Amino acid sequence: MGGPQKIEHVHDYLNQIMTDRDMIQLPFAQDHLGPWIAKRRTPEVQKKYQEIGGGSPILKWTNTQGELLCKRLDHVSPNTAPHKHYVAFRYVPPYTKDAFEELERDNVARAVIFSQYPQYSCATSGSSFNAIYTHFKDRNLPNGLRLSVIDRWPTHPLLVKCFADLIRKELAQINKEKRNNVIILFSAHSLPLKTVNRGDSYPSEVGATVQLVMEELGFCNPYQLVWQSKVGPLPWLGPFTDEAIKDYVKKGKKNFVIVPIAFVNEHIETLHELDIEYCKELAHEVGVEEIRRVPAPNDHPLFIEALTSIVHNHLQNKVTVGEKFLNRCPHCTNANCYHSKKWFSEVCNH
Ligand SMILES: C=CC1=C(C)c2cc3[nH]c(cc4nc(cc5[nH]c(cc1n2)c(C)c5CCC(=O)O)C(CCC(=O)O)=C4C)c(C)c3C=C
Ligand SMILES: [Fe+2]
Ligand SMILES: [Fe+2]
Repeated sequence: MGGPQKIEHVHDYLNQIMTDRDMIQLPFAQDHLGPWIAKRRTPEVQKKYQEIGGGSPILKWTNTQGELLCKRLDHVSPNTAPHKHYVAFRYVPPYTKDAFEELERDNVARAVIFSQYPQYSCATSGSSFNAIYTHFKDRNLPNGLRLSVIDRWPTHPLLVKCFADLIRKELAQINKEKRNNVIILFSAHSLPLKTVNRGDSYPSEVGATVQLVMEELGFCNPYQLVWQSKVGPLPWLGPFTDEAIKDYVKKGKKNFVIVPIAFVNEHIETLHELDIEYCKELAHEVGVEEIRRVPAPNDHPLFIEALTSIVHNHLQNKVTVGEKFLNRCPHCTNANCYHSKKWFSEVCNH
């Protein structure tokens, strides 16, 4: 997805999101309505990026993660070394097409398209796969380039262990007397109900991660999966993170650990929405006793091991689609899905 590095990039960024039909389907005139919404939303969102230091750290984090992953891959998979990462963002540079052009200039022989959303949604990973499809639609795959896709990894054991470790460390900071009563709120980016009702697999994949993390923790605390970052007036999947905090406090439960379960690094949704809007402002307003936000996986060693093991296994199993990449749908098994239709009809020839 990516995020704007500077305040002046916010408008372009929002404009691209609002006109992406994989991300959002406006009821009419998307080409006009989308830019109009983006323009109206810009000042409010610019202010938020200003408050987290003037831009999104997502590129910095993604590069750090890519470098650490390649270093570990060089070690565990010397026969495919050297490894190099390319960042392919959807709405800010380096764009998907920039990444593939650089890959081509580097004469790469083997590339793995590795979605950094652990849980698959047609709005996020699906949109990026469609951008790749669009890039290759009118051109041949570069000679000798073999491509394959890792589209989701919501239940990977090392991802689960990483989140469990981060939660344990946060719980350990809380006074022993109240530790067992702390509510663990797993907070994931929400989706429009329209997308959910189409059968998007994201909600159940997020639920799968939550379930395994709690199992790893021995169900040590009460917990709930809640949803954040709703955009616009239409209905989105709830319960919402802020509403849940308010409701718990009303019932006398005033201590929380918040886990950003669908994000792999820090950006506006963790640094602003969770840290500033909920953990600081809302918590103060409604009388929360203690609220701690678990860091995103970032450069946690278990997270880097998760990435390494996923790519290493993928390469070893030889899960390649080679030159046939454009002849199969790599991502979507949902027949009712908006862009599975696009893949099936235009790409897959199923
Ligand atoms: C788990 C990942 C994400 C899902 C699912 C998702 C769905 C989704 N998002 C929007 C609209 C916006 N998202 C914005 C920011 C943003 N979204 C994600 C991840 C998911 N989005 C991230 C990581 C970020 C932050 C990027 C950064 O700062 O680096 C924004 C911009 C900010 C804002 O205006 O609040 C919009 C807009 C929709 C419509 C949607 C589902 C269809
Ligand atoms: Fe899809
Ligand atoms: Fe989003």
